[in-house]
Amino acid sequence: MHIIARRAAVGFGSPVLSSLCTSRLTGSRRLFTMAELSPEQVVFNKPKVELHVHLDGAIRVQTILDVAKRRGIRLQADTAEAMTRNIILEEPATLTSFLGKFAEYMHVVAGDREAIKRIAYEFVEDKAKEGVIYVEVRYSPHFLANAKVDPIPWDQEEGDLTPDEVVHLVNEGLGEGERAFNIKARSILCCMRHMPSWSMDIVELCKKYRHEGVVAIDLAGDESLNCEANPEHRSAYEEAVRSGVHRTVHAGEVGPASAVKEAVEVLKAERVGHGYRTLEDQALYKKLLDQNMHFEVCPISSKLTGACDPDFSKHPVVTFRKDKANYSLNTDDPLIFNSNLHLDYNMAYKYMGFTEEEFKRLNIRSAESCFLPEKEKKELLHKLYEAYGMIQRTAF
Ligand SMILES: O=c1[nH]cnc2c1ncn2[C@H]1C[C@H](O)[C@@H](CO)O1
Repeated sequence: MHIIARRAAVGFGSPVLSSLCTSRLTGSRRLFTMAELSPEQVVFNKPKVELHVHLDGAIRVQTILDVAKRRGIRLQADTAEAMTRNIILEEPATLTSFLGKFAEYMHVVAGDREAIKRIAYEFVEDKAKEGVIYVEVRYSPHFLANAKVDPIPWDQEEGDLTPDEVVHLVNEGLGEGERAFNIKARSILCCMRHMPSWSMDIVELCKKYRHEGVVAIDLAGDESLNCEANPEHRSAYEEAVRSGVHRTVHAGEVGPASAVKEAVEVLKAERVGHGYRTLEDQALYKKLLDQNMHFEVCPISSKLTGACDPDFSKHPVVTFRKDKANYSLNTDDPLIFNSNLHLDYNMAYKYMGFTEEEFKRLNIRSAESCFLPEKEKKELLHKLYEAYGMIQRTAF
């Protein structure tokens, strides 16, 4: 049996089926940890590329519980189900309230070397189970550190784990995961909108670790509070351009189209994280279509953060698809949305009329837009063409 098919069969043969994805969409209160789908609900069981997923939004609930126990950290919830209930968003909320969810658990893993390496390793395993063959995972090294970070996040005591060492540990965990699960994983380091003083560190870490798996810089955080890039973010992105570090920016998720314009024109973003509100400025949208700009679309995320209309048939990706735009489908923060990549594809299939052909096309666009060096990108594309039964260089 093909390896991807075999993994899916193992991962989705569970008697606990259909889970929260169904409950969230139908209104039922049934709750399971980490949504799983039955084989019939897996609508694109072929190799996939994922470009927008946060490591700290993709931790296993059980890992949080295990680490808390080992470290003697008391949690309000001590079972996976109770912890899941505390962490996940079940109904559409706001980006600000969604971001508040990280405080439920980040103090458990931050500052802990073993935990950080473990979450990176397990992340790769989870992606392999979803049929992802190439993933770019992002995180803020400062949010996982407890030394050389000001302020020290999550009310931690000062320790000796620096952002620099966090990157090293994540690289190790991802590397071990790659070897164990036979997929490719690279990382993107996030500047945070509300912490401009961290941004120069980020670009320097991108440069330092560019040959150990770090492929790009990102700007994440609450665009609804602050959608114009601070001069320190701008300096970091200027340095990224100067030193050849790839760039993506969260923009137009809840912020206006002008934030997307700034991301592309000032910060020189090569891809846009979300970018839904680009559609509010048709001239900008047309320009970005002409430039073949890549939009990192996260369907379930955009519903639960309140970024988009909860009616998926009105989702901006429906327009992106009609216009043959360059975009990917991504999970964003599967822990908090209690989702997985199959579920995002399922929503696109079920509520937006996506077809197998479109899933293939968007994955090829994703591979073309990834931040791998050209040679590795070609190899990735070749794998997809083969898996999709396509002759190489087929034009879409
Ligand atoms: O969807 C998002 N929009 C903006 N910021 C986000 C989103 N998901 C996660 N983040 C933030 C919270 C994480 O701690 C941080 C780094 O991964 O990025």
